[in-house]
Amino acid sequence: MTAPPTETPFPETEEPDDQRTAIAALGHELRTLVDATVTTAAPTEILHRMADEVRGLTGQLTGRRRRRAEIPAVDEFPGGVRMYSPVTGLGSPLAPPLRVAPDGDGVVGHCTLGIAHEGPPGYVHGGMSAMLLDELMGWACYAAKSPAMTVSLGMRYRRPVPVETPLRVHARVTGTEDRKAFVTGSISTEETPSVPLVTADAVFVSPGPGRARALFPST
Ligand SMILES: CCCCCCCCCCCC(=O)SCCNC(=O)CCNC(=O)[C@H](O)C(C)(C)COP(=O)(O)OP(=O)(O)OC[C@H]1O[C@@H](n2cnc3c(N)ncnc32)[C@H](O)[C@@H]1OP(=O)(O)O
Repeated sequence: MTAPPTETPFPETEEPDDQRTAIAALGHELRTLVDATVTTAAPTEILHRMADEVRGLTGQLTGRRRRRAEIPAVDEFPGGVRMYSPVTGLGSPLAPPLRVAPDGDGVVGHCTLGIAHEGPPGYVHGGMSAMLLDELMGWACYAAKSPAMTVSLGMRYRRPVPVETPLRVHARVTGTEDRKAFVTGSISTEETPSVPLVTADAVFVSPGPGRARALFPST
């Protein structure tokens, strides 16, 4: 399918920080809407009316920001702000969003997942846990000065991860071999950080220069 033509998303006079603030404000409201959508007990009449109103709002988001693999002007890639990341993006309705910071020889992430991320009732979907860990392990590689992509990811689900509970995600690179990085990660609650609920082991590989150019032509 051919992508529609790219339109100028913001007037050129708008500062990236102002754009990010606006993108984050819309992302926040949409995440609140997603949470309300999956928890509401409103009657069907209201749901039908909401569907009509949301359709009208969606129609106001005109244009298409970018083509596939084009990096948004508000982003820093690799290793920086990704406004629309499904894990860390403040502009993404899908993201928790995970807040990432350095932590000793690794990185730590903080977030709370909601009912929208549920697998077993009251607990986080296993795929969400894998996504959090995959992303944070990618950040650990970047922090170790080796931006890389996942080539294998092993998960161990030890205890269910509760929704609506502050979580702590940790990742660090345990070793490297040429372009490969060996990474571990874990998820625990903020309340009991010493008890890992989920652990992961992964191998990441930094693409060679030719491969990186082919994969990410706009970098
Ligand atoms: C700049 C990035 C920013 C990336 C920023 C990313 C943002 C964070 C996102 C979170 C992370 C993701 O989800 S990333 C998305 C999910 N992952 C992907 O889509 C990756 C798909 N895989 C690929 O495209 C490719 O495998 C690459 C580009 C990663 C590597 O290709 P390549 O450069 O041709 O390298 P290749 O020769 O195949 O492999 C290099 C070495 O790794 C070994 N190797 C390959 N696969 C495995 C494996 N499963 N387990 C062990 N080792 C393996 C090979 O044997 C070889 O070792 P030796 O013979 O040299 O000893």
